[in-house]
Formats: sequence, C-alpha cells, structure tokens
Amino acid sequence: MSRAIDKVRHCTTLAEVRDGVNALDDLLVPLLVERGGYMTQAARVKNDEGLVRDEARIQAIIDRVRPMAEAQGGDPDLMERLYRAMMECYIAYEHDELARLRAKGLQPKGEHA
Ligand SMILES: C=C(O[C@@H]1C=C(C(=O)O)C=C[C@H]1O)C(=O)O
Repeated sequence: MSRAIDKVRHCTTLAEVRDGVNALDDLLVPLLVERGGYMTQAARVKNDEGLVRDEARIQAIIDRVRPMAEAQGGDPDLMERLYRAMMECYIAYEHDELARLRAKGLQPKGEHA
C-alpha cells in the first residue's frame, strides 16, 4: 500500500517545501469548502441550535480518523488535534448557517405556519 507519508518529497530549499505545501493546499481547500457545504445541510436538517454540537459524533469521527492517519504514516495525536480544531470551526459555521437560514425564513421545529 502506498502511504501518504511516502509521497513527501525530500526538499533542500524552503521554496521546494512551500511548493509542496501549496500543491496540497490546492487539493485541501476545495475539499474543506465541500465539507463546509455539509454543515449547511446539517444546519437545515437539524433545525435546532441544541443539536448542532454532537459530542458522540465528534468522538466517532476522532475514533475513525486516528487509525486512518496511522495507516498513512501520520501522527494520530496530531490528526486528533487538527480534527478537533477543525470541527470547532465547522460547529461555529453550522451555528452561523442555521442563523442565516432562519433569517431567510426557515421556521424553528414545531412552529410551522
Ligand atoms: C455536521 C455535524 O455537526 C457538527 C459538526 C461536525 C463535523 O465537523 O463533522 C461533527 C459533529 C457536530 O457537532 C454533525 O452532527 O454531523
């Protein structure tokens, strides 16, 4: 199996390092935008501020990504820290999206006209 860590090119200059990082950011940013799109979907489907943060789901994601990181030759502790920080950002975004959808007319659950 080819692991992500084995794809890292040996660099002798900072410019090479930054080229490598930029190339990966070109892949990551569209994926993060797409992931954010599911926060908008979650906000609409949950339609309840109290359901936005789901600790069980957060832990399930951590339990899934730690072994994935290890299998790719990465550090599971680093991956957990990244995911916890990222999910905090997405939870804040999901709250913002729910507020935006409500301002656009989404009725709170149980208050249909
Ligand atoms: C998208 C959800 O809402 C929140 C955002 C999560 C995420 O960034 O993956 C995970 C858990 C939730 O607190 C969800 O509940 O699945």
